[in-house]
Amino acid sequence: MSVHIGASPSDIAESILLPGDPIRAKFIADTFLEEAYCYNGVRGMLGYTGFYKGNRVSVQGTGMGIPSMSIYAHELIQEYGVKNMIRVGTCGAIQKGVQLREIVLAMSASTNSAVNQRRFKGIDFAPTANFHFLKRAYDLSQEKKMSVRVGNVMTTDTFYINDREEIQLWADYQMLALEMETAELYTLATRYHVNALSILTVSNHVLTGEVTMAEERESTFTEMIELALDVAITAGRQ
Ligand SMILES: O=P(O)(O)O[C@H]1O[C@H](CO)[C@@H](O)[C@H]1O
Ligand SMILES: O=c1cc[nH]c(=O)[nH]1
Repeated sequence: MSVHIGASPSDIAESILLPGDPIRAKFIADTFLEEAYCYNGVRGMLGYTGFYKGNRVSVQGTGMGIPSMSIYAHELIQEYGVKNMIRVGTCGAIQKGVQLREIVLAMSASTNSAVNQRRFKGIDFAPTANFHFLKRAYDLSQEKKMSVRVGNVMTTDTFYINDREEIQLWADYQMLALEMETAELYTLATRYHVNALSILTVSNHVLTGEVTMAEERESTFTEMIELALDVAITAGRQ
């Protein structure tokens, strides 16, 4: 067991889905995995392992924000040997053309967090997705005729941002959406030579104030999660 995950080393698969919300981890395990069992309940941050299309896969809640993602990503990689990490999250669109319920494949993640400024002693690191995962996710999304956007997202330290000019600046530089974990996931995956991708569902539009209701998000979540699971189980075959 690690400090925040109460599992034995063999409990967690090499490929893992990472929703922010632990209840989404339970939903994924209950809905998509066979023979799933819960390996973690520490702090209510649920984690499960089961089988998807005959392949062993885990799903672990990571909480909200960079510090929480950082803890879970560190422990999963360094203490449990996880190799393939796919975040399945929600995001708020900041481009007029990006619609509610669309799926965003995060090619890269900018951030207003000071974490990387400190880590890199003032140099601006560019956190990016694993190319093979991104390509596989994009190719599969096209086969499945899904509506996806591929591009840069903004990993913010705060959910509530009052400065509209700041959001407009990010939009001017073609960032697609706001979320709160991807920059850290990509940075740690790069540091420890593992693979990572964030797949995000647009849950709200920051510019127009439109929001999706929990029930209507379920069908898009299903598309996003099946895409993530299909990428996860082909991870070793790139
Ligand atoms: O839906 P999740 O995966 O939690 O992701 C988004 O939702 C949370 C904010 O509501 C933040 O964690 C943000 O990144
Ligand atoms: O971080 C997030 C996630 C969803 N929607 C937002 O506006 N921000």
